[in-house]
Amino acid sequence: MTTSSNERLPLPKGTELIGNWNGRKYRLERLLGLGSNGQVYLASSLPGGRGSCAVKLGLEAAELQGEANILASLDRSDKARPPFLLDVDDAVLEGKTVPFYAMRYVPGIPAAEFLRKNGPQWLGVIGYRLLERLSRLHEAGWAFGDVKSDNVLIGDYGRVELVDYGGASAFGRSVRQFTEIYDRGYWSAGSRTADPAYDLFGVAVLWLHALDGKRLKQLTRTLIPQNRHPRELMKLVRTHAQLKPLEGWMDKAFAGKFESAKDASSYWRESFRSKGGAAKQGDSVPGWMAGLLGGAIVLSLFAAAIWMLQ
Ligand SMILES: Nc1ncnc2c1ncn2[C@@H]1O[C@H](COP(=O)(O)OP(=O)(O)OP(=O)(O)O)[C@@H](O)[C@H]1O
Repeated sequence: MTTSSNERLPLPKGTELIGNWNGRKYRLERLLGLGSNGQVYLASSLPGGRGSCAVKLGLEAAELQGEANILASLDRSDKARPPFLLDVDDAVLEGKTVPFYAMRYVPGIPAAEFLRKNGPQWLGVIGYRLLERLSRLHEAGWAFGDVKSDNVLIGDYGRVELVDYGGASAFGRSVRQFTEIYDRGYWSAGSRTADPAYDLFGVAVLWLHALDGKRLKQLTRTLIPQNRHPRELMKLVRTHAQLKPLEGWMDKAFAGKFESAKDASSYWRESFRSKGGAAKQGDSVPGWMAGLLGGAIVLSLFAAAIWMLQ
């Protein structure tokens, strides 16, 4: 059995990490997330403590090394973004050698939480930005693989960033890491071979999960495996006020009919331009007028308007 790093308690704020090989020092500030492969902390680089980064610690050296190799390879092939991987090393903690890597800190909150807090009128903008982000990754020959709310972080003004590139797989290989309900294999909608359509399927489930999570969970609990099929997901889409206008887009994503993430992002924008997408549906929600007075909504409408006019 693999020992998960989560069997250890999170390390206290202020814990210092000194790389055995590169000699870089980090001060752990707070836990950012617990995953199956490790613990991720916000850290400051010492001395000075001015530069922030995220440090992932794990007990499984091979697993962590595999992730670091993928990040290094992505940094080489996806030149459009600043390097993500900053350092790879191990350090002695409580008498044990623990492997770790440092990466760029991505500020933000998971996509589903962002929509819950800020409203569905943001869907057009962040959905489009996610597709653009994936399209750059795809152009470099990689599928992200584990698309899910926790791995899609939304920052100020709806900035979208992906985290957990450990699940990224080169096109043509088997997807390394996935989450069942986002996986097209689980829904009998195709193989687990990494290709652009694999990620786009995950994106469609992400928005369904974010806006209609209760019914999606209920569906997965009640369906027998033989009946897991995209048509069941489409039934939810067609009967949900905010998703219905995206029916065409969702149908193509579930059926693997987009040629590329670029194709999917153009279609996404058209869906919002022609039908108003989730933003327009959101308008009919009672309390919309009151919400409009709130700064957050004004900001979001502003961002949506800029996006529509781009
Ligand atoms: N670079 C980063 N910046 C900010 N937060 C991050 C960063 N990397 C990871 N996180 C946070 O830590 C969580 C867990 O990290 P990660 O997904 O890499 O671990 P994992 O073991 O692969 O998780 P999982 O079991 O979900 O696959 C993420 O969901 C995210 O919230």
